[in-house]
Amino acid sequence: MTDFTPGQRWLSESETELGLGIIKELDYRLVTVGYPAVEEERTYAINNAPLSRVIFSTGDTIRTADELELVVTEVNELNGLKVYMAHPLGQPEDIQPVPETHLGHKLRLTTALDRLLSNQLSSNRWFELRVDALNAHCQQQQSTIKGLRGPRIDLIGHQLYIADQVANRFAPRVLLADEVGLGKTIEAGLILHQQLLSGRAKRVLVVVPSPLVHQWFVEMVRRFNLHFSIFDAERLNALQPKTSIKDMLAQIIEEEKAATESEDEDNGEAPEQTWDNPFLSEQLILCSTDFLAECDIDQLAAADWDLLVVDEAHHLEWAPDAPSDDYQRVETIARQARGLLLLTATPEQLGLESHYARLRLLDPDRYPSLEAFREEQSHYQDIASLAGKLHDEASWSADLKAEAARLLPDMTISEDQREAILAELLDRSGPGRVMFRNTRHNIAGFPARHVHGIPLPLPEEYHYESDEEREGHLHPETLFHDDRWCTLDPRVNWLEQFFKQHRKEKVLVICANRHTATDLHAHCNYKLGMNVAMFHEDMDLIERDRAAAFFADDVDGAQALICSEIGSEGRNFQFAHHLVLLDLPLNPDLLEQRIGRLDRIGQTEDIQIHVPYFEGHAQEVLFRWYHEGMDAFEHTNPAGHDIYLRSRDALEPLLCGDPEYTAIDALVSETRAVADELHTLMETGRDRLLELSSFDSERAEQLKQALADCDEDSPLPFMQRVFDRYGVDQEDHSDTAVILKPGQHMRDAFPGLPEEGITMTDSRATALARDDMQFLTWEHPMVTGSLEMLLTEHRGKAAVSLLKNPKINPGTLLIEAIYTIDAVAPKYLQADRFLPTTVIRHLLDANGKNISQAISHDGLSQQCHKMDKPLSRKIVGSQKPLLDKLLKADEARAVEEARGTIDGALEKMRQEQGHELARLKALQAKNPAVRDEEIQALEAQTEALEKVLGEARCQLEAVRVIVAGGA
Ligand SMILES: Nc1ncnc2c1ncn2[C@@H]1O[C@H](COP(=O)(O)OP(=O)(O)OP(=O)(O)O)[C@@H](O)[C@H]1O
Repeated sequence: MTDFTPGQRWLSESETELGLGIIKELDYRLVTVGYPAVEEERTYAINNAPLSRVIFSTGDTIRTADELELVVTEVNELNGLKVYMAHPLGQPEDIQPVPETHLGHKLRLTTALDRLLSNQLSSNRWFELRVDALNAHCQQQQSTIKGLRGPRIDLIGHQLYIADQVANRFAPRVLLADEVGLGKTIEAGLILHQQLLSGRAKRVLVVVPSPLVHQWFVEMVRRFNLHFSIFDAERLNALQPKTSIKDMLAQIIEEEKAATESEDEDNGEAPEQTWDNPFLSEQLILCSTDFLAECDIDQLAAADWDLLVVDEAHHLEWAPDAPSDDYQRVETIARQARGLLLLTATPEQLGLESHYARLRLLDPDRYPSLEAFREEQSHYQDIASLAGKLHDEASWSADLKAEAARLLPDMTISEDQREAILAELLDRSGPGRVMFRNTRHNIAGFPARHVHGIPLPLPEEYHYESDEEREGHLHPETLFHDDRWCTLDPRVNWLEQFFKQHRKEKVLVICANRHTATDLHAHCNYKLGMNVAMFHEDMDLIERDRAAAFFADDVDGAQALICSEIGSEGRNFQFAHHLVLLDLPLNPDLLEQRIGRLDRIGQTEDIQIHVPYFEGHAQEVLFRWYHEGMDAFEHTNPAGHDIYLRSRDALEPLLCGDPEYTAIDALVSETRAVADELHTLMETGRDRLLELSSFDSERAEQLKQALADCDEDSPLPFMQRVFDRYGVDQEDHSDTAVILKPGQHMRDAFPGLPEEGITMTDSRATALARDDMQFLTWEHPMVTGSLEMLLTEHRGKAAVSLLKNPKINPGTLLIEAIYTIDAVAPKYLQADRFLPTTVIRHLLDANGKNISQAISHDGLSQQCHKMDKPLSRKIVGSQKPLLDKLLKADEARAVEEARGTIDGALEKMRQEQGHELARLKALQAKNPAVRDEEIQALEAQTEALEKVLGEARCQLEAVRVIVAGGA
């Protein structure tokens, strides 16, 4: 364990831009470091804090907080803190003590010139690698698709579009509501990846239903290289301070004493509460909704979250005077978290109230009351239908223009303004900014779904008294107390035959009840000797994941997985094409969830849905109601919940008694009429507006193209040179993959390289097909880590090399000087949007003339060769005054040149931020979905950018002295 002492100065290894940190607080697990240069604090777990101790040595130049530059002559220590004895340059008699707490906050690492003149030379290869790393870093910063390149995903337009729309928002608060299986988890992952990579977010909490914890964890690592820590009661307990009985008693006595004293004083002030927050120990935390019920929710909410993500958010039940406990817990965190992503495939189907409840979580100020929301909803219809017509109709009628002019009195209404008008309408509608919903209707390419109803006779044993409850009618097997029903139920016999006929195919079987699933599983496995797995709520998470993996295994795995309802949510079973619904749920959304296990992105074949049911029975009523009434099996049905509400009174009586066929026919045709009406209404209503704001095919195509182009620009050639330099062993795996292992001579750990080695591919197609390989992109942590490592160390800053070119006279001196312009700024400001690290290259002749236009860095590098160290040192030693003079004069020129770039960046920033601010303010006047905090954040950001860009510096990053030596 590292010894920290408050007041010591440390540098963040992964965020050197924070400047010199100072230890502020310590307990036995956590260390808090302040970074005064950027006014930030970080708390790290002591045993793996990414920090390096900064200690200066005799002869180093230090800079104090009041900007004095002093030369260190002696280093002492007092109570764990360094005290430097130092004097101003050229005044050795004026020695003064400088405790490390008084050091300046911006760290100036040793410059390339210092290294050159003090003969601390690297080889020519290190210099070239450093320059290439600088150029690569610069290119990454300038990328317009930052955060989208690294994830191991197929390039799917609607997902990229949503990520792109949300990426530049400050602390986004949105509802991701794509239909089941269209990739909401992937969209959330893309947004997280972008926000984390750009530094807009650092601390993320993801809350998902328990059965999905493992799947989310794996998906985040596998696709996004995001390593979440799973928090459960056990882990939390391990993190709590361990108090001995003696300490505990002492604490009780202390508290008792304090309480008595405060009663005596009764000054009305609450005693100050101090507690350790274990949720600060990790930056990325994943937990289940159940865990929220067990933990201290206020403590969790107070853990400074940049983003809260809640999956399957439709479970958060809410009514105006009776919000559920789950809802209130999420609300407590959502109020304090800066950003919020809610994921649900069924945003409105559960009714307007529940939709309102979710929007209210996103922005309580914007959605203060249900009544106001209902009122507002009615107006959206007008805007939505208008947007649809303006979008679809090539030429606009006078009536249409008049209608548009009424809603947009401040705009000129003509077809050549189509895009601007549509954009304005989308901006003004509430849902467009806070909600994204893509449906199979507006995204092509999904396989078809086919339903097969299998009518079966109702066995004698299932004839109950007519006053039996509905549950008993729909699931007659549940009235048995053991598994005898399996031998008499014709659905089971049918299933046995079905398994036999489809022996080579995977089959997912879903039923409502856990007992039905376990009986059926035991029957199939032990009595019929079939290879069948089981999945239900009484199995623990590991057992469930094991069962899902056993089902997924296509060599030795199970032919079928029999699930209770719990298997119908969130899981990925698209490798199967057959779905057997042993019974049907009464909730259309649940039916869609069940089908959604197979009808997902990645499904390669048509989906066959098999529904065995009893003739003339409640089960037939439900089957026909779903199939003939609302076509819910073969097509996604966005109006399902409303249809249910409107046909409930006719449906429910038929589920209890022995239904007459005439009554079933009447129910079916009534339901069809309601479904048609609701679909027409939805088609012309708000759905259209949402569709337009959720997907723009042109922009999506641009993003796909840009990413496909990036895939061509592989980091592998650069990385191979890095591997060589750092001693990483490489071995070809295949055309598109390499195997990497720590080499024998490697001194330090290499970023992202495990002891046992790793296989990496730079081909997206291979990465998608082979989970066991890492996808090597410029955003992979191994690449970003290598760039960071190369750029923070000294190697390659100064080199001497031999130029072999017969046309150049031996002895000719050239100096290649590489400068960078950089703004030291906290990452979240994204100062690099305006001033990305910019490289300036000068090539000087012996007179100091810049001849960089005459020969490129790459061209020159081809002719530059290794020069041995003693000769290099001799050359530098003999030319020191000249080199010093030429480089100092040149640095002044570079600083002057940089001024233009910095001024340009400032101008660009003012224009863009000013434009965005004006847009947001204008938008807020029309659309209250724009939050005040967004505007305030933008103003604060502009002010901070003004400061950091104004202080941007140009400095010599690498220098190569080149001496011609003939051919
Ligand atoms: N761009 C993509 N590339 C590769 N696979 C993808 C992509 N998008 C989605 N998938 C796969 O499709 C499946 C569905 O995606 P995801 O789980 O994100 O959907 P969802 O909308 O969250 O589903 P549900 O509504 O069931 O929760 C998953 O197996 C996911 O890995």
